[in-house]
Amino acid sequence: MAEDIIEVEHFKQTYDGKKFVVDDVSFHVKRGEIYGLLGKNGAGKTTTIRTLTTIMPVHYGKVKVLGLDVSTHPEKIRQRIGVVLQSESFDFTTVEKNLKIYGMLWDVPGEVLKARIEEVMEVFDLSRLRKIRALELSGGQKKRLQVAREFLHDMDLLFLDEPTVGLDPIMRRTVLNYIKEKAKAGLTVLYTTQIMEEADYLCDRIAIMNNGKIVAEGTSDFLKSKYGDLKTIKIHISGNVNREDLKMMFPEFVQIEGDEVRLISKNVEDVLPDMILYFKRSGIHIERINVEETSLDDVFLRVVS
Ligand SMILES: Nc1ncnc2c1ncn2[C@@H]1O[C@H](COP(=O)(O)OP(=O)(O)OP(=O)(O)O)[C@@H](O)[C@H]1O
Repeated sequence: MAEDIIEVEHFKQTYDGKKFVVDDVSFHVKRGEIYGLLGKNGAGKTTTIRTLTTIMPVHYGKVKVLGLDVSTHPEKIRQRIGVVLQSESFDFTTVEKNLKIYGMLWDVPGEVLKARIEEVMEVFDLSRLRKIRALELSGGQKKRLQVAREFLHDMDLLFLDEPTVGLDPIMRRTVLNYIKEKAKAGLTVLYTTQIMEEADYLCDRIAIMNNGKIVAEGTSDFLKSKYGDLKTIKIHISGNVNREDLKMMFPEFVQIEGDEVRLISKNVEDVLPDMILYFKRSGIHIERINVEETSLDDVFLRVVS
């Protein structure tokens, strides 16, 4: 059986010593796995990553990375991991020099570094930007450089905190495929994203966090089948709807987005007629109704709402 690269047991984290923003979280990640950490803003994903990457100390629970305790072996861990956080920092020099400096900081030998710089420039479409100063790049281009440079050095485990923010769909797919390729070769990846299709496409297993806790965990298929008897009802309406009313009358109600009211239910046949009646009585016109199979997006909405 593959070894555990990340072991987290009953881990809690706090910034102020009072409120636990990560609250009794346990999960394990095996070598070569791509593990997705999903959750709303403020769910505790980055705090978990900060701790696993030894930026924040552990006071509660067990946190081991690469078989090493993060409290006692932070240096050893840092030598074997790559980290792409949401914020970036670059030198004042060109794209190419930035990559060179980053590789040198990691002691990547000259010839190897040269070859890897060419590879990542090709993959991340940076070749034509090589002479541009990094600070003058667009947001998406900066992100590409930030992710690309992390692949210059050897590592066993890579942390990617929303690495595709600002990337166009083609580049996003390229980056995901590159990560998949590296994982096939043995790299373990801990990945956060707000884009459910991305997690669905990339991650071997997914944990959904809410208010500092893991509220669902498993493969995408497992999560979908767990909630598979559920259907998503999307009702497009014209007219003003009272959110609080809907919430009270229909526990299946999930959200209103623009003119779309979304519900998730096991009993579409029961809920739908009641809903139609409710809109009729409220003088709200129904434009159209769609009933769909559950997607990871729906699972997410269901478990965090
Ligand atoms: N430096 C900090 N000081 C105090 N509180 C913080 C700090 N950083 C985060 N928090 C709080 O901890 C909680 C978890 O934040 P965290 O950044 O881990 O969430 P997240 O899941 O990564 O969110 P996002 O998707 O927005 O990145 C939030 O309530 C946040 O306000």
